[in-house]
Amino acid sequence: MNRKQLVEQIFQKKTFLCVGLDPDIRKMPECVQQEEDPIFFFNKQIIDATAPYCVAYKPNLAFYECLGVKGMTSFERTVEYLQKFYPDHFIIADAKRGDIGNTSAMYARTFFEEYNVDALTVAPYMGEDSVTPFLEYKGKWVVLLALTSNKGSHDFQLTEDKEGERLFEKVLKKSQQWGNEDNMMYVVGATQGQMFQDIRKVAPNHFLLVPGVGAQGGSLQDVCKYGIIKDCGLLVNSSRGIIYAGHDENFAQASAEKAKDLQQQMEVELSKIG
Ligand SMILES: O=c1ccn([C@@H]2O[C@H](COP(=O)(O)O)[C@@H](O)[C@H]2O)c(=O)[nH]1
Repeated sequence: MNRKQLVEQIFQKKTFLCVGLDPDIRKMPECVQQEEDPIFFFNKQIIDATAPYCVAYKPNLAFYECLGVKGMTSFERTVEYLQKFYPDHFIIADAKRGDIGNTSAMYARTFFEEYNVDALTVAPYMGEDSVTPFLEYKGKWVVLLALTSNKGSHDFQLTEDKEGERLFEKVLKKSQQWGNEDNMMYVVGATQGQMFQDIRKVAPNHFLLVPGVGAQGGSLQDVCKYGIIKDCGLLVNSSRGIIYAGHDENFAQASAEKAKDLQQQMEVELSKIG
């Protein structure tokens, strides 16, 4: 999916919500745990219930890989289900890959050829040759970690060099020599609040994938105040806050209500940019 198509979806559906598909069997209602493929069953109900309120889904690979082949089968079935029944929804594989070029090329093949998702999260730490193999796929997106939502983001990302430039700013600047606004997004945590102002100074037009609303306590309004741009430029993710909203057989309905609540707040924010 290209930028124009993504932006069209956002303004048509009045939402820039990304639902995180981070299924943990231990947190699912009992009725789901008895299913043959509980993860796929759970995801399918969540997707059917939340699809009207979001434009993207972000399965995080950790929640599938931890179950070995069975988990990866659930991941594959989830992606295929989305592609078949919700082809207008953007799919981000949150796998945070990146290695020497030769190996990154294989990761790119996995996610962009085998699974054919729209976007993949990539860690910038190993530099240019670890990122560019992902950028060779037309119509696909690299979502580069810039300023993450966790406390540990302070350990490296916020450290300054002698000129006062912070590491996340260096990542934003340097990576713009490799990719562009049509094939590269950045991860910026919703918990970073006012920092979105600084991000926008260096990346004024790039889309940002923003996790951290919901369970991590980030504010959607702050993200929008400092981060929204004329074509929105934001995909705001919530995982646990949506998918574990309910605890019984009506869990999907509870998720839909949470997603709808975020959608309505996003509609207000979108109306401000006309
Ligand atoms: O900086 C980051 C980068 C990635 N994530 C991922 O997003 C979701 C957030 O889940 P919640 O349940 O809504 O907190 C999860 O998959 C993280 O691994 C992030 O949170 N922060």
